[in-house]
Amino acid sequence: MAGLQIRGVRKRFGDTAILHGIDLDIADGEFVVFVGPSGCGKSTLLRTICGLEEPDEGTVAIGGRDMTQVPPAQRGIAMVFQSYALYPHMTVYENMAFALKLAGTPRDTIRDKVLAAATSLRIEPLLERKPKELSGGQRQRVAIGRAIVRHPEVFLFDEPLSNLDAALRVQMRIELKNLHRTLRSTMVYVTHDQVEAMTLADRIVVLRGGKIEQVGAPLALYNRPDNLFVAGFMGSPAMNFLRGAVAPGDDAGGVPPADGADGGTIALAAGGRVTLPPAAGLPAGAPVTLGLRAEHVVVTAPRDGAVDGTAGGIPARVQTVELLGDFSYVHLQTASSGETVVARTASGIDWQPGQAALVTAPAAHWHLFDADGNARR
Ligand SMILES: Nc1ncnc2c1ncn2[C@@H]1O[C@H](COP(=O)(O)OP(=O)(O)OP(=O)(O)O)[C@@H](O)[C@H]1O
Repeated sequence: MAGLQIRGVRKRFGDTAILHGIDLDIADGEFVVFVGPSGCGKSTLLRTICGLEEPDEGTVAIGGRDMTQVPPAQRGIAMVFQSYALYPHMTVYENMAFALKLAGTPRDTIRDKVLAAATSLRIEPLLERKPKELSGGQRQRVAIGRAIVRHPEVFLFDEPLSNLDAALRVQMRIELKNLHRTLRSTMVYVTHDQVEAMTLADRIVVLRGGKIEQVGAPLALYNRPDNLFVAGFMGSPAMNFLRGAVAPGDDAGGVPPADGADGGTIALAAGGRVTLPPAAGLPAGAPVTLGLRAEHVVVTAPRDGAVDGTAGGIPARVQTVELLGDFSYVHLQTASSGETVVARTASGIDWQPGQAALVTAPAAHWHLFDADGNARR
């Protein structure tokens, strides 16, 4: 059993504080993915877990045992890097067998373990080849196989698929998911790829500037981000944001849905109003930001082609249309505030750059953030 408990981990490089006190529990067998902007400390945190970096403060426990001072090789973990880090002069078999050999494992046991891992990764035909004779995807399989044979309780992955082309990434992503299901080991994974994070993770940890912004199941983060940063970071394209203020009174009129909901009305800088369910608890005049995912934006043509009316939606103009096959992204600019809105539509062929449009969305899909950027629900 090997869950992870990270407590108060701080790390500086020179004068620069990189990790600002990380507290995180990862359950045994859980698949946790770290995401965040470049330089936010994802790899440093991963390297601290595996012991390649020593924290200035705080502790890392694995399987309930404090490992903060234990060398990497004795932590019961295996790390798979973006660069594969295979030994070029050894065959695939020798690369996979190396750690077991060092540990004095009997030759027959090594053979059984290497063959079992090679079978599960479908690389048995490659066992006698050298790394330079392999494709990127095959090398990455060998790197993963080398980790598997050690039967680690925890796998750490640092952007393992980022050197692969798009098709191979998809294939390896599915294989990693299957591997996790089979091995049931704890896995911690760093990536820049939103789709990898969403599809692989039991829970995603969003880091920013060496601090945890939010931890949660992928869809929980996507549907209920705690703040503007997480809302803007999770999802591609990024969530649309529109500035506004709480309107005095409850004189909703203008932007639908006003679907009977009795609640706070937000006057948008872009024109129009949005009536949200109650309980946001903000006073009249309070500045807010409204968030809306591209798939929830409804774009309609104004009846008279004008963009100055406030009834029926936020007046906007189409800027660009990206036709992506079965759907399109329509990029719009609001007429009065100049804010941008991206809409995902089933077919973008109806829209042309320069065309007037009205933007609306059902009340339930608007996200409300206060002036501090915190979600108000
Ligand atoms: N050994 C080191 N010495 C000095 N600074 C370092 C060292 N390792 C990392 N850093 C700095 O620490 C910060 C965090 O780096 P880290 O690699 O953890 O970020 P990251 O979130 O993984 O970034 P990326 O997504 O770009 O890989 C960066 O500013 C980086 O330059």
